Amino acid sequence: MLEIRRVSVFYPGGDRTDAVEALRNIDLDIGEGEFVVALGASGCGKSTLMNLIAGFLAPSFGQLRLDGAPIAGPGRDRAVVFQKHALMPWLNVIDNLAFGLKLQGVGRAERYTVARRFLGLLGLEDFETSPVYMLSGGMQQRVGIGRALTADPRILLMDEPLGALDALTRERAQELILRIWQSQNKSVFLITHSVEEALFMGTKLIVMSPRPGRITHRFDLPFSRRFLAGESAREVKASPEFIAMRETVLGIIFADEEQAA
Ligand SMILES: Nc1ncnc2c1ncn2[C@@H]1O[C@H](COP(=O)(O)OP(=O)(O)OP(=O)(O)O)[C@@H](O)[C@H]1O
Repeated sequence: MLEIRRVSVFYPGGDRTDAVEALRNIDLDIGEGEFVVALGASGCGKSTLMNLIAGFLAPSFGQLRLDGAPIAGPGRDRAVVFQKHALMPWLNVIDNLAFGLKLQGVGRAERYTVARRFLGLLGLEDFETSPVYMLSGGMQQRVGIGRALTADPRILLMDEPLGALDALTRERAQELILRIWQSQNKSVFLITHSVEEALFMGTKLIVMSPRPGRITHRFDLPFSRRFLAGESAREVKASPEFIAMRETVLGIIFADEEQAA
């Protein structure tokens, strides 16, 4: 579905600095219904890669194609969720969920019908008319994810969406995102700094290294499917396979950070 071929990105340097090679020779496929997670030391180009997929940025070299067509800019087929959700604090939950549809010119009745479908999925059915500034951070982030989904994108792009949440809320939100992913059959590209989150959520993991940003390791992951098949999140995360994989990936990332230090 999404094909990234030999993509490099250079950011122009200042008067006294050379251009920054933010990404070098990236090849990546994101298939239908796949959950791809990017992990790596700070500055390895994760956000640059996401901005390319979103169409906010054009590659210096190489190509990105979605269903065979070159990505030429942002589009409704790709929705982005940031850590700092861009909600309208004065609007209530249902109006925030329906906001993107309003911008697209969808009529009031239809946008509320679509938005209500997501309330239950997000566990927000009792908060339809609550202003979002009154909700907890975790609930606000759920509204942000719901708003991205109402536009029915092919790919959901998430840059550290759970980074600001406390540990328990974050675990609950991981589970919720996996359930949404399963029920909506979306493709997902997620950036995180948490190795545990990456392993738990992805079907495919890419580990990136800085200077220049590149993909150094790729893993296929079974853990989210085990969770969705009925194992508890704790059972999955405490299993020997999970712990072994966590140590492998941590080893790779620590080696990168030591090299950088
Ligand atoms: N607009 C820009 N102009 C110049 N250099 C940039 C720009 N944006 C990013 N960079 C540089 O490109 C490299 C990759 O940055 P990017 O933000 O994509 O990495 P990241 O992996 O997302 O980092 P982090 O985990 O800290 O968010 C870094 O060296 C960064 O300093």
